[in-house]
Amino acid sequence: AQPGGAEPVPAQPMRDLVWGKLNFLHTTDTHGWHGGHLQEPQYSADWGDYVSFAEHMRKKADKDGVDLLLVDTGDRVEGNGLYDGSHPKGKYYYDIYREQDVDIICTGNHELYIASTADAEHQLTVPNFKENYVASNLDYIDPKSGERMPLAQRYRKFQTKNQKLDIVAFGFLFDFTGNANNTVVQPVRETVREQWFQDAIREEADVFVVIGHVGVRMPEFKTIFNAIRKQNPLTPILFFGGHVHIRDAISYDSRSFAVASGRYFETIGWMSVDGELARTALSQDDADAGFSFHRRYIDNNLLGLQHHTGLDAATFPTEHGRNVSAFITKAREALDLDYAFGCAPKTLWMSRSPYPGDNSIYSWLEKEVLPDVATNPDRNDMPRLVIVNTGAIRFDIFKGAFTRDTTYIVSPFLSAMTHIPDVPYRMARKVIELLNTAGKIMESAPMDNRFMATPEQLAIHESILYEAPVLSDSFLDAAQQKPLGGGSVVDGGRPRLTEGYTTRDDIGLDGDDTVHAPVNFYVVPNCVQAEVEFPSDGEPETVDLVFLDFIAPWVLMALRLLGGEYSGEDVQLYVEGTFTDLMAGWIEKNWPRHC
Ligand SMILES: Nc1ccn([C@@H]2O[C@H](COP(=O)(O)O)[C@@H](O)[C@H]2O)c(=O)n1
Repeated sequence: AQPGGAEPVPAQPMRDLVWGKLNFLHTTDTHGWHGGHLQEPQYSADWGDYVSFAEHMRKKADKDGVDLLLVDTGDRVEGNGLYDGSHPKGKYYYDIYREQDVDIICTGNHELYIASTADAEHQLTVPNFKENYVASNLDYIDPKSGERMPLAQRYRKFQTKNQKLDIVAFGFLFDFTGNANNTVVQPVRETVREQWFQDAIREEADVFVVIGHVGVRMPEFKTIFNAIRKQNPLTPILFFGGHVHIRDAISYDSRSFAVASGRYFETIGWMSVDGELARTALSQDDADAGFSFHRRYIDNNLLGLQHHTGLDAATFPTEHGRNVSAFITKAREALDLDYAFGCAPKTLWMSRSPYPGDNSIYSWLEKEVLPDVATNPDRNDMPRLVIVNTGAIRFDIFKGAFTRDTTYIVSPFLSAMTHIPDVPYRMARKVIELLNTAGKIMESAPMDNRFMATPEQLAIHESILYEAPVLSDSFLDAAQQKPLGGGSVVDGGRPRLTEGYTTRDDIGLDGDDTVHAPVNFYVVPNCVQAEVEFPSDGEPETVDLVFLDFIAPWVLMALRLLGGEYSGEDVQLYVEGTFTDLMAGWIEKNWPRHC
């Protein structure tokens, strides 16, 4: 864990890991949080702690004659000062990340939004994980020669260390279309028809492993599953997904299992499979070959990691892990990530508190920030509607210091505020409604309105509310739980639970390694809007329609549906600088400097 970070959480009821013959640790959507969550004790372990953890877990696997593989399913960048806070971005991150021995790794959409990020992936992460990086449906275009080539090998065939199991592994990205023009993402339904893929699924394999920056309930995984299963009726197929930022698990059939392991390095996913894995021992008669699958969502809590290894503060850190933690500390210092722009007077939530509401980060934006930062000296007396997509905000703001790090945590994107001047108000006022309707305003999938909201909102469609989100016996009843740290902290004879994930997936309620008190999740709209400089009575004839450049395609489409013939050429810059910088500037000006 990092100096200055929250102390890890003791005395939580824990569910142990169930080991099998083949075991996996999974990270996804870490978004640069490799220094851990400094303000949240239950997620404050860092990448160095994960290095130590994996070393101990590999040793245990070796001792027991089973196998352990590490996988990572992309979106490692954008969303934390450790990546975004340097020039060029990722100055330290690439060297920190490579210290973990990841066995199978693929790309997320965030590695591809900006051409220079994709270049860095090609020049740094792919060679760092040469034999392990898999890019089944992703090509890179060389900037000098213009040559188009697979970003990495299309698939990986290898044998596990201890049992010599033959693994055939793929690495996919969902059908993403927002990539910069130096990469090409092939739709998954086309990839599975490629000859190389058809040959790969005919390779001799004991287990197929499909890792992907794909939600486990997205159609892309189903397409891959169907293609492999058609050719291999008996072979276990294991899926590791991501992108939608939630903990989730689903079984596609009795020999396949899929796990998604959350977001922001809050979670280290665990999957194990037991049963007769050697293909030579399988026959059509074995209904399920005795396969059993387990999953756990391990909180990235240092004491929890120690618990799972049976070690303590003195014996847990390995030399390698310690060095990685120290390197992160140096990088954070060099980037001055703890520099405070101001002190947040209260916590502002994305989805834990209702919108609109006093504790909603979006209401704060609408009421306080947008009217102040969406200003253009040439048009300041013009009434304007200022629209921001809720996905532009990536994390809650906690009461206390708002630092350089927090800036990138809350809003890592380089989006700018643009506008279309003098839009008839009768048309402009209806845009927000169209952007927020659940359906699509265009038929094709890339224009799905919900892509303007956060990935979590994409996956969860209804608010999940608990009557008294404090203690619940149903969470305490789960099998195998044992208090961590001796369970000395009790409340009425029961452990006092910290708030956190209480995951319900297709397998049940016992996925989380730590028993938490549940937290509410409120659905929020795709976009929010501030009305600025409106006349005190009556309606304006025309307004400036101001919005983040990221949502320009949706805004233009909405206007078109309302009868307004606008195109990209009508969209002009409204304010210099990124939305992130404007927000940080507002905080510097309006919140007290020190807490
Ligand atoms: N310039 C951008 C880029 C992305 N977004 C939001 O992020 C969502 C994608 O997030 P993942 O972590 O799942 O890849 C996207 O749907 C947008 O909501 C943005 O606002 N601005």
